Amino acid sequence: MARRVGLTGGIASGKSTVSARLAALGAVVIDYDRLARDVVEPGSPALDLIADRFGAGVIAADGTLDRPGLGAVVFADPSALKDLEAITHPAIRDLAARREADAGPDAVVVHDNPLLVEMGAAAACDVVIVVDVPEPVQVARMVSDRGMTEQDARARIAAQASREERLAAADVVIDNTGSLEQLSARIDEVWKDLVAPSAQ
Ligand SMILES: CC(C)(COP(=O)(O)OP(=O)(O)OC[C@H]1O[C@@H](n2cnc3c(N)ncnc32)[C@H](O)[C@@H]1O)[C@@H](O)C(=O)NCCC(=O)NCCS
Ligand SMILES: Nc1ncnc2c1ncn2[C@@H]1O[C@H](COP(=O)(O)OP(=O)(O)OP(=O)(O)O)[C@@H](O)[C@H]1O
Repeated sequence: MARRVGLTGGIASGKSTVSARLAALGAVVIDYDRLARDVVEPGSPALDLIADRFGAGVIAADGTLDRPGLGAVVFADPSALKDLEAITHPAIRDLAARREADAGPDAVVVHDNPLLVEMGAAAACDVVIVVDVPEPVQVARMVSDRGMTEQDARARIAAQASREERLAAADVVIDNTGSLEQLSARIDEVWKDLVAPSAQ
């Protein structure tokens, strides 16, 4: 059976940077933010349910989801976010299971999921990797690299598990407060252990 690796971390902690390097090293990466986009493509049942729950105003003129518009609603209102998750998460889970099955028995499959802990998926992983940075670093990267306001950045952080909750689920912690070069070297080290687990 494929080795199932959960990769998580708070928003802007560096998960995508880590998963891109793991993919280059040979992992099959399942990107949950990508799946969350795939399940709301025009014509999907999830998009219809979102329009029913949040109104036609969250559908753009070209029929796609108005992501910034819906984000502004759900990250300001925990019950709205719960409703959105109740629509999208079952479809995301199904798609992830299919992608994992497609990967084949010898693959190292990395579930790159910002909500691994929140979705209760950590226990089903062989290894859980947490990319860890303190909150001020998350905020600084969201503001400087993505042009978010500090308020929006903090709202997203507040919608996620705490740093402590994530660290409690970790088998491996990747500290990403250093340089990109240091991060890359640390990922190479983690990868060696993933492909030779008996050496851990
Ligand atoms: C609200 C939406 C439309 C906003 O879209 P937007 O393009 O602005 O953000 P994007 O999807 O690229 O997510 C960026 C980051 O926001 C954070 N985030 C996204 N969804 C959630 C959530 N439900 N709870 C907490 N944080 C979240 C994650 O850190 C993610 O990496 C979108 O995030 C969404 O549909 N979320 C619900 C689906 C979901 O839970 N996705 C997360 C992976 S399972
Ligand atoms: N060690 C680092 N030093 C400086 N910048 C970094 C470092 N690691 C990542 N970054 C930058 O921080 C930003 C967030 O990284 P990345 O997109 O990998 O995070 P993420 O956890 O995948 O975010 P999200 O939760 O939104 O998907 C990116 O612009 C990335 O280039």
